[in-house]
Amino acid sequence: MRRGYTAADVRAAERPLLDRGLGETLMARAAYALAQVCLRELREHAGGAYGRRAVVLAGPGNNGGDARIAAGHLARAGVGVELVDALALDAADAPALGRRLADAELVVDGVFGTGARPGLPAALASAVAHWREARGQREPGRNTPAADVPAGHRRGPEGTARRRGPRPGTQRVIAVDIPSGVDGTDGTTRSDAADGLPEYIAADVTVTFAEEKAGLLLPPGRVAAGRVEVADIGVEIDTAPDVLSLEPADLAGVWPTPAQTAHKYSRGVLGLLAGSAEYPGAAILTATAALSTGVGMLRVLTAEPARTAVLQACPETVPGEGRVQAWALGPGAPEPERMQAIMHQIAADAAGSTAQDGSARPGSRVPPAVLDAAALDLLDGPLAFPAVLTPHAGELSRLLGRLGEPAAREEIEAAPVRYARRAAELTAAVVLLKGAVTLVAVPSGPVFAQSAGTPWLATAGSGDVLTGIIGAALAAGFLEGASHEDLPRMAELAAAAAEIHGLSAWHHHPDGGSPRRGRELRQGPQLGHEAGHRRPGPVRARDLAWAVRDTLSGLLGA
Ligand SMILES: NC(=O)C1=CN([C@@H]2O[C@H](COP(=O)(O)OP(=O)(O)OC[C@H]3O[C@@H](n4cnc5c(N)ncnc54)[C@H](O)[C@@H]3O)[C@@H](O)[C@H]2O)[C@@H](O)CC1
Repeated sequence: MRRGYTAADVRAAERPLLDRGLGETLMARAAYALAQVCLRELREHAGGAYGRRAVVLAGPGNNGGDARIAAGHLARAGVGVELVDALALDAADAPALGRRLADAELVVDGVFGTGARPGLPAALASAVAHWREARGQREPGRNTPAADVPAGHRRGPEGTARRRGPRPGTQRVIAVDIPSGVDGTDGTTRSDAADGLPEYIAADVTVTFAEEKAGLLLPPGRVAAGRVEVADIGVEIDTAPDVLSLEPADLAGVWPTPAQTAHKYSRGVLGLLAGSAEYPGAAILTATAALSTGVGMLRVLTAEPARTAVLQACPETVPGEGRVQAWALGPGAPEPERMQAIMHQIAADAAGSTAQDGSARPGSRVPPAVLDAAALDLLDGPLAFPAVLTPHAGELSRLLGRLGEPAAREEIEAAPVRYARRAAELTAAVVLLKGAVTLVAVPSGPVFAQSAGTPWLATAGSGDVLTGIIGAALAAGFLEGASHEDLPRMAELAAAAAEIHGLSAWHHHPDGGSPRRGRELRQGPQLGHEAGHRRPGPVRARDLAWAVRDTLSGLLGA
């Protein structure tokens, strides 16, 4: 499990040590750890440290202090170090610095740390644009989508052909504590200039101190940070983390598995209302995913003709009503009246479990629900029963509008964690906001941030699969029903489902190859700007729904 702390909590933990006059000691420890990682990266990627070139970008605060001291360690190890005062940079210096950055085997980003506002000053951003462009020409496809480079900064290939630089793929960018331009607490960034210049410096490795900062787990900071290494500098944080990320190795400990004596009813029955005459496929995908996840029984309440389509694709399903331990409602535009009726019934049952004085009566619980797509459009206030909502940014925008706090899709994409949390408060539900990094928020408590996915997952039907996985997990995880007190556990299961969904895209083998198992699967994919060449190919939602079974088997050690 990765745990991310707010910048304020990290500062509060450092405060007693600073009051004891240990500030310089902490910085010396941070700088030493940083230098060790830099030297190791040079050895591994540039064949050694002696005689290699490093550009150290240092800012005005303590983050710059770490970088300056580390620069001394590097120089003593024989690295040719250029120390750049990053905020003294003039716009006219940007092209030349961009070239020197591209020519270095190592770039250390010590401009801003946790004390900074997000975004980069314009002159520095311009130098980063020149650097990205030169590096992109040398290593096509790496780091720099061409669109990231503003037109005024494009140059012909002749210039780079004359320059000496590191061999393609050998340059390493190491961020100090957090990539500059990224907010340490919420992972957001901000463009200081309106001309499309880079907003942050993307790293291969981030060396962070004491504990991970929440912004390293949240988008876009999570992608900007590359691999994160935590250096122990003797600071203990005893507050609760603000952000959690389940890793593949955590999933076996989180996922509900059947008891030795279980039978199909005691394994969890999921009630599914999904699909319509227009969208029968959504019901098939959700059903397939729930079955691949290992649900004890799947009851399908969908009307004809989608019902027959599901039964033909998934002969294990049981048509019609009956007792269930969880509900999955909404994919593929099923009848709104039927969804409303089910939700009213769950709400009435949940209200029945509350005593006259408003206190909850122990022991009377209701089946939790996952509400997706069309079911989300029926919500306009706090839910009276425990539920997981699974919007993407557009659906969340519509939902927030109905809840009286409108936010445009773009606003949500720029600050996703803020809006996911707010929606969870307003709906009294778990809100799983889909994206490259999927966020799972509860009305109060830490947010989960999961990123096992790949851009190939952004395909029609992929969300239906996720709903099926979550529904099956809720059914197996809440055999005795759930109440609002269970929202944190429901969030944990939803986060685990998102991770399994993402891993299934990386590990599916539609052509019949053997699925990955054990350690290889539990290690999970690497995320970062260098991961591009390791992405899996196109993902088809149907294959994904099937692949969940192999992913889970591998993770659970079957
Ligand atoms: N406090 C401690 O005990 C330790 C802190 N350490 C380092 O200190 C960092 C935090 O240091 P600071 O609090 O000095 O903050 P930073 O070094 O992150 O940045 C603050 C400085 O940058 C300027 N600034 C902020 N945003 C800007 C922007 N967008 N454009 C232009 N200027 C901007 C501020 O005016 C200030 O001078 C950590 O990230 C870590 O690297 C480490 O040395 C370990 C010990």
